[in-house]
Amino acid sequence: MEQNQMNVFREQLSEVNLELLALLNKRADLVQQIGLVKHGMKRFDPVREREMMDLITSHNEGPFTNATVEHIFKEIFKAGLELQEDDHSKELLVSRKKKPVDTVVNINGSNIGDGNVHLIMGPCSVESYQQVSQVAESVKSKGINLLRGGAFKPRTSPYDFQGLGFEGLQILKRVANEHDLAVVSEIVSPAHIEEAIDYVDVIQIGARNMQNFELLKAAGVVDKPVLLKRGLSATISEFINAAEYIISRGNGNIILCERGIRTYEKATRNTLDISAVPILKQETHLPVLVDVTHSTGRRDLLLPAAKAAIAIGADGVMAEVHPDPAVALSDSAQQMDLEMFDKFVEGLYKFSNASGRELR
Ligand SMILES: C=C(O[C@@H]1C=C(C(=O)O)C=C[C@H]1O)C(=O)O
Repeated sequence: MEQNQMNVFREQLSEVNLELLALLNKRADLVQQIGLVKHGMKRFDPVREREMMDLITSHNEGPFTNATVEHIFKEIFKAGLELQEDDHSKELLVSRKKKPVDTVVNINGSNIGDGNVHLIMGPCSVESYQQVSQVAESVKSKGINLLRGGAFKPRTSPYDFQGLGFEGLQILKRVANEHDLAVVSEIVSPAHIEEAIDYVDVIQIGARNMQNFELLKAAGVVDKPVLLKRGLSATISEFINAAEYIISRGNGNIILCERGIRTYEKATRNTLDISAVPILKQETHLPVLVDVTHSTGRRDLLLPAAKAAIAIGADGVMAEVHPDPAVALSDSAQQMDLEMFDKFVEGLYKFSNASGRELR
């Protein structure tokens, strides 16, 4: 008899569960509608949540206490807000939901995002014609087409080498022309973008400028690929939104670059957030590179980190090479010399081929 009674209650409970489910989803539909109307407005509205909560608790007749009811509804509000955030992220122009096919960025014939592994190599800073030329020769001899080099250097200390500026860009262009290479170089000021596009094939926006919104907007209105590096302490969502600034102005030729994030770990310069690569590739349609030099800050880790990048699906790897790192004007501890560079590319070549991807 008692067993029968329990079964009856349980059946009723199951029905109530389904009613609750239907009501929760009815609520979710309404929350989504509100989310659509909220376009451009802040989605989290604590005042509205407080009003709803007060109305709910004022009608509470138990047996649940107000504290329990508040706890349950807070979770429901939270889930509603997440739904709105989720819908919003799908609306982003960089999002995979908006454009399911991969964006392939063409840099003078090198197609970043085409499934092969592309290397961007060169010195940290442009120091002289000789120095860049020596590296460029080695880069080209390996069939690599993309040369990096810093002319504008945002350094932590104002007393450190700040780069050669436009003179550095001129050196890069001259060397690139001589060796048929494409130039990737960082630009730090919106005012320099127009002039710099005559010298560079890719505008790099560095980690320290990832949220320099005026620079992002300026890079968004020119017809030049942009390599956007993740900020030192930027979340993946902030990184994606930084790319959205560029694409929202019209320039969709964006390459994302994971370069390590700041954590408590001191064994490496930064912590390479390797899982950011597949997340960025799932969430966006943009190609993703890994900068193994700045993420690790250690020569001995460049090859293993680059292999990890390839294994996890990165579209390319960026690393620094200097003819004589010991006397480099910046980042001397982490740049490869030319001999090490040979071994690095050799190692990557084998690894890449074994995983069925061509190294370019
Ligand atoms: C639904 C809204 O958006 C958000 C989600 C809420 C919810 O799920 O209850 C409440 C307030 C906002 O934080 C709204 O503003 O009304």
